[in-house]
Amino acid sequence: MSKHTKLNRSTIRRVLRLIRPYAGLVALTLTLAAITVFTTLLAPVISGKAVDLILGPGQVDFAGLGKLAVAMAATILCTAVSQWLMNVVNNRITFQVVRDMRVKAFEQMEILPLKYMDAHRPGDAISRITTDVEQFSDGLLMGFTQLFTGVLTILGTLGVMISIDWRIALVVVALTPLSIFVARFIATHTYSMFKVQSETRAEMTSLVEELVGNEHLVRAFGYESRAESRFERINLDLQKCGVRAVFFSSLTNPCTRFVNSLVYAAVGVLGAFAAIAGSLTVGELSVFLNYANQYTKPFNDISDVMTELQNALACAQRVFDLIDETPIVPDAPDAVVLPAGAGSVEFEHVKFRYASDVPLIEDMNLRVWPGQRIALVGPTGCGKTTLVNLLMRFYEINGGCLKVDGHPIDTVTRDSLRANLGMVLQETWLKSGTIAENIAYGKPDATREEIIEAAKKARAHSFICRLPHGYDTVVAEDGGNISQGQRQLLCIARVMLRRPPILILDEATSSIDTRTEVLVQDAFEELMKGRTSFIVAHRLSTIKNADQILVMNAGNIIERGTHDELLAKGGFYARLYESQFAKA
Ligand SMILES: Nc1ncnc2c1ncn2[C@@H]1O[C@H](COP(=O)(O)OP(=O)(O)OP(=O)(O)O)[C@@H](O)[C@H]1O
Repeated sequence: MSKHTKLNRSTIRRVLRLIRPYAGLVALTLTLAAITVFTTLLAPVISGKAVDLILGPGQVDFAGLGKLAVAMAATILCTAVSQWLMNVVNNRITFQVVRDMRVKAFEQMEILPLKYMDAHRPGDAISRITTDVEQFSDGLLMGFTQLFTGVLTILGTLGVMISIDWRIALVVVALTPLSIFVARFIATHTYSMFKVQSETRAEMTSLVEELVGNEHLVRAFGYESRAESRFERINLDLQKCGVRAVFFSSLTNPCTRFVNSLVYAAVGVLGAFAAIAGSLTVGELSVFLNYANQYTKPFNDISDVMTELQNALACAQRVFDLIDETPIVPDAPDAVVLPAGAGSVEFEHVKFRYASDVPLIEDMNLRVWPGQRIALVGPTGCGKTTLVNLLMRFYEINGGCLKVDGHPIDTVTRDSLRANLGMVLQETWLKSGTIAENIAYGKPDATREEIIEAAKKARAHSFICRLPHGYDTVVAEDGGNISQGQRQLLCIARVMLRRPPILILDEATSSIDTRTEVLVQDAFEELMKGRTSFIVAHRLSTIKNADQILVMNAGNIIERGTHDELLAKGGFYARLYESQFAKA
């Protein structure tokens, strides 16, 4: 058995498990499908009987026709109602299943380790939770509505046709595969063309993205004409494969119709002979013709449904893959809540690697007393952010022990650990909502007074007051209406409100104007009062005021001490200081 089939089978089993809680509704939809098919197949029988009541001029059984007309009306009504109810039930099953699936995927997102995010493109999880689930839902709905009725229609029509005249029924059964074969043949050929088309389209999208995203580079290096010829080539390819794909796919309908018409004609001719020979009434012939038509139709529908279901299963599998990802190590069963403490931190022989074969932090030892200011300096990639990641327990250490206020961090709950740590990073993040909601992000029950108090301390109050709706001004997620520096002030206010004993600050100020920078600096100073602070330092003043400077290189602390001590030592720090700060 191929890996693909095995995968499909296990995916189908999981999809069925998701549907199981709605077994009652599935039984109902099956019953409704059976009623719909039964009444649909009954209509031609009634009209056939009506034909047999019209024998010729003056030989019409009006009373009998009247009864049949009533029966026909009731049948049509019944078909309509059962079909409608079936759609309602199918929608309900599908949307409930899809909701359950989204809930599972979303819950998983919350407990995925950051390692997963590192290994996947940012849009990956989003597309699994939105697009893939959507496509799965479409396929499932189509499967429910068309697969049951299609299969039942085929079985029903076949049964009735055999009961009327098994020989003609045999002709229908023998000729129908021709239509399926033609449809398959065209579909497999067009599939590869559509694939080329979507690949070429993706190539074009990435070229456009590349050019638009780097417009200044394109112009600066005079790349325009080469970009144009690349674009023209892809555009021409896209046109060619698009035309071919659509040409071939548009053949499907006329070809299958042609074959179906052949079946219809064969039944007509054979039926006419049978009617002349007296083994078939004219009414029965009309029923037969009708059934021959109904019998072939679901075959085409079912091949569409199968394609859609295959796609739906592939999408479901992508969602299941996300759900199956190993989550973060849960809090220990006996994990305690870390009380708000003084703010001491200890690294004892800490070892950590992102990838098992790439050494990074091999044996880190560090003791930070409550209220100390620690400046982290070092060249890019030396491990400053990694240190912060470990302290926040975004990643698990591979060895040694990391303690906050004497508690190893894996013995306390993550929530309580993070409540003791406040973080203001270079990349400011705001949620779409009001200024007040953004400040209260980490303390939703904060009063308006507390929010204003925090904003004042964070030097954000005066700019907030100048906004059109003050604290109720809505900011977009990308913070379009406020400057980068103001965003940072809001993030400082957010931490100020929570008053955590330990701070992690990244004071990069590259995109902040000088006036706001002074405010940010003041706000940082206010925030750090009486708190233990780890600062990814970029300012000379911060470094000079630090109780301890940790000089890092390739994941290790290579020097530590105060500014003066390190300068006197004349080592790595002294050289770094010379190259980065002394000239400033
Ligand atoms: N998620 C990750 N997966 C694998 N390797 C990583 C990951 N994040 C960082 N690294 C690697 O770990 C090392 C330390 O990175 P880190 O981000 O801690 O450096 P940094 O000192 O903060 O750098 P910068 O000053 O540029 O922000 C680098 O070699 C980096 O390539």
